[in-house]
Amino acid sequence: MSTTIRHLTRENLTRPLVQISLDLTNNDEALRTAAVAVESGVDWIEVGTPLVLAEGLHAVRALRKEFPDNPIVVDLKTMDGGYLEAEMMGDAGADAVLVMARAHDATIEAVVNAGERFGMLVMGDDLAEPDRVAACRRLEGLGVGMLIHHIGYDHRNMHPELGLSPLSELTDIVAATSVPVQAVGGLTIDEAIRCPEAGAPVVVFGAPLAIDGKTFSPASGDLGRVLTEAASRVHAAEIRYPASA
Ligand SMILES: O=C([C@H](O)CO)[C@H](O)[C@H](O)COP(=O)(O)O
Repeated sequence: MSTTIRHLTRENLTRPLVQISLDLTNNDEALRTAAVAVESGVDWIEVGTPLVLAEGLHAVRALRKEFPDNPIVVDLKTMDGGYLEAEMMGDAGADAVLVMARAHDATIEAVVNAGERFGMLVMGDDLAEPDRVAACRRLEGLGVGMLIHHIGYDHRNMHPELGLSPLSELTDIVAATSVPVQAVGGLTIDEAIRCPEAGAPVVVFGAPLAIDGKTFSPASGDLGRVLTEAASRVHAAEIRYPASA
């Protein structure tokens, strides 16, 4: 069984970690990508939303079986019926689940309860919130154990003129809260590596897996080399927290 991440805090998260987001649509590709990633030093495996939709609990169970020592995060983007969704993922072997800040307080509390019951970290996602700092404070107040500052795929792609990046408001959110924070949404590997020094120690490599303007997949053959270099750069990075707000 993987090391529990249920009680992660800024204090006990003493070195940066790498999470790979498997935003894929079938288990074969997910397992192949995860194998390369884990071999390259990636710490956490995320079952991305497309993978949850395509393969559901089978993806969680398959990854759990193949990678017993790596924490598995399931990006459910829960908006309602929170307890049952989280319970199903916990039963399948998930170590962390995601609930949206846009959900009702009752849903966030239900997921937090399920997290306690099934030993999972609950991550709260601020996607599409107009006031990200307030949303993250509220999520923390409702008991989530980690915050995700997330610029959505559609928002970024429909409005490239806005130059949206999760790095821009990151330090404000870190300063306003006390649980660990993660920055997600369109970051290249080069950008993601800068997260620990902005106070976000669990770095997400999303899709595309891009570095120096080039994207990689298991089929490209270079994925392992790129991830090994990127993971070692993250592991060597310094975590710096801004002064509290
Ligand atoms: O959560 C995600 C997004 O909403 C699509 O489901 C992605 O996993 C996350 O954004 C990471 O991928 P990138 O945005 O490509 O960095």
